[in-house]
Amino acid sequence: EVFGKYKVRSLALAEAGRHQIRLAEHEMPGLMALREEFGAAQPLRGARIAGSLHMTVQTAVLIETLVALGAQVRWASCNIFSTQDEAAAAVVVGPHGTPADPQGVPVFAWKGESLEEYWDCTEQILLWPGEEGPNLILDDGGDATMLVHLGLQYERAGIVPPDTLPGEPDHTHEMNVVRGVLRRALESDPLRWTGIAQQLGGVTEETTTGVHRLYHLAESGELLFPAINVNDSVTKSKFDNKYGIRHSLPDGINRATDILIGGKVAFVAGYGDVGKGAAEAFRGQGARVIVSEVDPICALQAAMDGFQVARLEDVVGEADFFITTTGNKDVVRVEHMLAMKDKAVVGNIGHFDNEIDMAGLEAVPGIVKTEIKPQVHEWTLPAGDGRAERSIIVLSEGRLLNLGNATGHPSFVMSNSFANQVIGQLELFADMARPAEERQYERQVYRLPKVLDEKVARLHLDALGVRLTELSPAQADYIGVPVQGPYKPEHYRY
Ligand SMILES: NC(=O)C1=CN([C@@H]2O[C@H](COP(=O)(O)OP(=O)(O)OC[C@H]3O[C@@H](n4cnc5c(N)ncnc54)[C@H](O)[C@@H]3O)[C@@H](O)[C@H]2O)C=CC1
Ligand SMILES: Nc1ncnc2c1ncn2[C@@H]1O[C@H](CO)C(=O)[C@H]1O
Repeated sequence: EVFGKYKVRSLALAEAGRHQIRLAEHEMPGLMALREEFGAAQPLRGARIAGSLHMTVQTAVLIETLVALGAQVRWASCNIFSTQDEAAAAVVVGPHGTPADPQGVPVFAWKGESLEEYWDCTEQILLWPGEEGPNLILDDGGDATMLVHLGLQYERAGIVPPDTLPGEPDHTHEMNVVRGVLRRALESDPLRWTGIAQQLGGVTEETTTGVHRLYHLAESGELLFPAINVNDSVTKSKFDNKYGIRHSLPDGINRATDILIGGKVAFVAGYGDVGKGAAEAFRGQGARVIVSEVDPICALQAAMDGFQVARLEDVVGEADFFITTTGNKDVVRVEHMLAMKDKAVVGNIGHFDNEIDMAGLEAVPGIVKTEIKPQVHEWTLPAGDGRAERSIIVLSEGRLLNLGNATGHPSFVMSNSFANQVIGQLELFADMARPAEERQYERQVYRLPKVLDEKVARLHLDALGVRLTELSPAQADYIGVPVQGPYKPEHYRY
């Protein structure tokens, strides 16, 4: 449990993790098919992948798939609460090792990290023994990618990171921690970040918010290497973001509170891919669901799907659950929380913890925070302004609760997302081997071609008993597509 090789809760948890990983493999046909297809050729031999993505059982199967294709890997989680300690331990020990003789992958992650520990772990995946650093990043939310970009700016121009990056969530308190990491790194090697950036050939990004950050870097001309937007593969965001949330949101609420959802009123901020899954989950549990939106198209969708669409301030006194899904900041503010019912449940499933104003809540005079159990806190609001003393229940301190209070999305849906991750890594690594003049990827953000998106879907049909209908050549001609696809034009919205 030392930095440099690994740092996890305890290797004694490895056996439990290994059993869960073995069962998860059965539910992840996409990843297992890629091991079958590419294992012999070892196409990732020479790839050194720094991974910053929730260290769950599902991610363990992703890591071991990358290793099976020849990659070297070092891993950290992308959230302080989302690690499953038994999965982290099993990955360090590996399928053939023992706690006394770990043979697996260096992992720097445990559930309940402090912010300082989180950024130390993120730095560890960029620090490889000897001269070689990572040549690829696999990111979720963009923290690892941002650290490299900030480090280079800091090194080259002495630009101490601002409190918040332009277009970034307000992470003032966290940026102080990041500055400490950057400063310490430069004290050890004044050209360390240059060295790391020069070896990096690209990044694959898992989630919506991380993709927003990448487009921001690309538009400003600051992106240091090519990026593949995994989130916007149809077989990722139209499945993970929606059906994954439909499963893991109620999972998180139930494990955290055991409060009956049926018959209650649930408020969902945002009706994008995640909001759609959240609203459907609440309706499935028998709640009356109210949605808020800023986008008229998504608002119209919500209304046509039978949901009430209202502003938070107009319904804040009648809802029992408040869930944010926007990828935005300051969505549920202090004035809203002060107006909520006694024992209302408040949580976020967006990537960052700034959708709910936790700093503002903590600063309310006379407020009392009581830990009910890890990642479940009762905040008692003092009497005043004509209201008696009452309390609200906040989950995972405003961080994504499906991974903080539960174990995130189930394996089958993550198999779709992670098959795109593996294909993205293969694409970038193959391109790095081409002569510069033949490279296909520049310092821009790319989506995978539709034919690969459809391939990921195909890999998951047998497991669900799906029989595809075959197009006849005449039919294919009639609708103007190849018999074997791709079946839709780029502008098609699924
Ligand atoms: N917890 C998890 O397992 C997952 C989390 N995510 C994260 O969830 C967030 C949302 O992802 P997607 O649904 O894919 O994004 P999206 O862009 O499809 O949906 C977000 C929606 O929120 C709306 N919105 C923005 N500001 C708002 C406000 N102030 N009030 C009401 N609505 C507002 C937007 O109009 C948009 O329709 C991102 O941070 C993403 O990274 C994504 C997948 C899984
Ligand atoms: N069980 C899980 N393991 C790893 N990542 C997950 C899991 N559930 C959700 N996620 C990812 O979490 C990000 C948001 O940080 C997503 O976009 C999802 O793909």
